[in-house]
Amino acid sequence: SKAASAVSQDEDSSSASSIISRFRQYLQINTAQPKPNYHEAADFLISQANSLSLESQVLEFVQGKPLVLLKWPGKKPALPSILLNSHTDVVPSEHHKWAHPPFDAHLDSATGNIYARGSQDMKCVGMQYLEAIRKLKASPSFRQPLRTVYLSFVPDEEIGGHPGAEMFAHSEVFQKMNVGVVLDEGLASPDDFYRVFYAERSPMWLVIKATGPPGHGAKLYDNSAMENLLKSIESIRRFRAAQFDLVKSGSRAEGEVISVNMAFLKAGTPSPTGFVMNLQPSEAQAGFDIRVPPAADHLSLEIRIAEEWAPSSRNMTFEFKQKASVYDKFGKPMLTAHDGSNPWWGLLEEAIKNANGKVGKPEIFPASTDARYFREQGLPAIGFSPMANTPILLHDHNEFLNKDEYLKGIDAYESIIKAFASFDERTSDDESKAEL
Ligand SMILES: CSCC[C@H](NC=O)C(=O)O
Ligand SMILES: [Zn+2]
Ligand SMILES: [Zn+2]
Repeated sequence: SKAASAVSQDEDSSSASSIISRFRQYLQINTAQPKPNYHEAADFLISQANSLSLESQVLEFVQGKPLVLLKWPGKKPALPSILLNSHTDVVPSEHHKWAHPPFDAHLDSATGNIYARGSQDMKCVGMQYLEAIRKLKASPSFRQPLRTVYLSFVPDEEIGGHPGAEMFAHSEVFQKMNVGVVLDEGLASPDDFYRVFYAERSPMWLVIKATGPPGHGAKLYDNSAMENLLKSIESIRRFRAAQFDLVKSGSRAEGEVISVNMAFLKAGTPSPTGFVMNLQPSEAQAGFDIRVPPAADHLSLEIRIAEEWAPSSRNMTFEFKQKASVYDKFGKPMLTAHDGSNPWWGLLEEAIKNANGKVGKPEIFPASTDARYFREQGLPAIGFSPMANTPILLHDHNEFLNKDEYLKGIDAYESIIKAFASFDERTSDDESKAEL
């Protein structure tokens, strides 16, 4: 009969093998920077949304960079909503260095590992949100949330998030959504404990330039561009080593020190056979990726840059290619409370435990995510990607996620979304918002 075939179709779409095949389908869409196939990803996501009867909308703040916004309306739409965010782009890969092509989403039958760019960062999370909703919709004890649940699939996180999460967080659409809490990405952990993040370091991409008189390669003289740049590099390396020592000795976590890594070095006078060897160049530059924890003294770092790393007294200049804000729009450091003052934090930990997961102690994310654009709006944002017993392979060769770990992650989100969407109290944040 018709009814029987509908039921068997339902069973089919909720089976582990169809869950895994949907994940692999999403992974097979090549959304690698710098030319992500965003429209194919958007079409796929909208077809998923349709199969779940979620409302969908495509926002295009910048042409060619679609943001897919899905909505599961709550029974009490006046309560602040839940936002489940994920990015659709992935970083490029060196295909020939992978054991399996990065967009095959190869499933190793012996281990259950699924190899693909984006398997950890972060197509897993985007699909897990959807699968968790599929389960909740099928569960007789739940069916409809109290609070409205939104899902955003945003472009360009890997290149700074400006046409994606940043413009979204500043948009009128976003304001009308009345978001109360945001979930975004975290990191895998090699042990049993899921990692949870309440803040992140802020990125600072610094280019320093030195100039000096050119001269014969045989002449020793002061103030050449190379000498001036090298003095800076020596001083930057001393600073780096001191910060790294704090991590090596175990006195600070990775996210609690300032990291500085050289991204490029550019100097010399090119010649058809390489570089001119007996000419000291008149210009030299170097670029650094710097990450600054929220509690660090940003002002003294900037003074150090101006006075020690690129002093004009040594013919040096500097420029920031990227410098994120450190404070939210209310002038507060961008830290999501992870104590009793933030009910979402307790709900999250409890929900993960209810799904048989273990939660590590709250951490500062060492790199950057789109969560900063939501924290900038004064919203609590929690970084969480449910991947325990998994090596950290984001941006690495042979990125993979095990299929059973992926399925466990869906259970974690089912529990979290249920808890968040059922939470029937206004938080103190909501109240202060209502007063404004
Ligand atoms: C300055 S925005 C860069 C964002 C990027 N995010 C993930 O790797 C990062 O390098 O942390
Ligand atoms: Zn990511
Ligand atoms: Zn990334």
